[in-house]
Amino acid sequence: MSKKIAVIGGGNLGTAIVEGILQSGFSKAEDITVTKRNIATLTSLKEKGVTVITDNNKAVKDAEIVILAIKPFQIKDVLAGIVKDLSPDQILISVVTGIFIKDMQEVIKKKMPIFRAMPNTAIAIRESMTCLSSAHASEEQVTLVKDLFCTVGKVTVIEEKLMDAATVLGACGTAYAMRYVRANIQGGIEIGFDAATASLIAAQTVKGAAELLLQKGTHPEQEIDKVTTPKGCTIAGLNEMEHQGFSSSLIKGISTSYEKILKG
Ligand SMILES: NC(=O)C1=CN([C@@H]2O[C@H](COP(=O)(O)OP(=O)(O)OC[C@H]3O[C@@H](n4cnc5c(N)ncnc54)[C@H](OP(=O)(O)O)[C@@H]3O)[C@@H](O)[C@H]2O)C=CC1
Ligand SMILES: O=C(O)[C@@H]1CCC=N1
Repeated sequence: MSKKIAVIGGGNLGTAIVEGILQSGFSKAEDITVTKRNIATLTSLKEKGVTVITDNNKAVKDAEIVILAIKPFQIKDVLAGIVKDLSPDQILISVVTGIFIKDMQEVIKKKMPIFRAMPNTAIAIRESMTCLSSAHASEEQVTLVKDLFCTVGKVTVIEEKLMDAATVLGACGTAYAMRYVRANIQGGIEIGFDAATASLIAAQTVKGAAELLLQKGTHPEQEIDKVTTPKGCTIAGLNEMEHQGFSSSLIKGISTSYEKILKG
């Protein structure tokens, strides 16, 4: 049955979540409310039948599931503002980076099911990777939240202490992947393709490579072995990329993103 959902913070991720949920049919448009202070940017969701308002309290009062999608520095004030409308029979889900369940608990000061979810922007097209952790949730509530995110991509349940790492690998990862694709497009143009053709080839090739790993469960090096002809062009290019620090720069970038979350 369609669940009543309130998304507090209809920004990049909040709207992507709503778009994904609408496509999946997990909740109907009339059961979804999105809030933000300037609602002029949410006309396309409004046109789809989603309730778009500025009043967080009104949105929370009517909801079975409340999703917090504001910036980390906003969460304490926003939570303090809605705490009187939160009840233990609701489910609170935060997608906010770097804010722990205990931080939210300090503001809420009552026991209620709290989830942290770390999806990525591909949730808009139901291709998210979402990492989940929770506190004070029944088995039934965990199943419900898993079901929600399973309708918009893949889900794994992790310990909360891994949530910052999940943010980097799963959420920042979308941006890293885009840079990889962009570099392929730039290279593709240099060797002769127009931008649109290079873009199509680069994106579909990356999609196909990812699907090989997901569908066959193989290790990337197994798949690389199938592409690299001895003395061929693939290994020549791959080795040059490694000489230029390809893997090393990615690993260092991932560690830098992680350190940045830890520093706050
Ligand atoms: N973008 C991403 O890929 C991912 C983001 N995250 C996390 O999700 C959270 C949201 O990120 P993102 O969507 O990118 O950020 P955005 O800035 O795009 O969205 C935040 C939204 O919150 C709204 N907002 C601010 N104050 C209030 C308030 N008092 N009441 C209601 N709404 C408010 C803002 O709109 P207005 O100013 O009009 O009120 C804004 O649209 C962050 O904590 C981020 O770390 C996690 C994973 C991936
Ligand atoms: O860059 C950020 O802070 C957020 C967290 C994950 C994606 N965007």
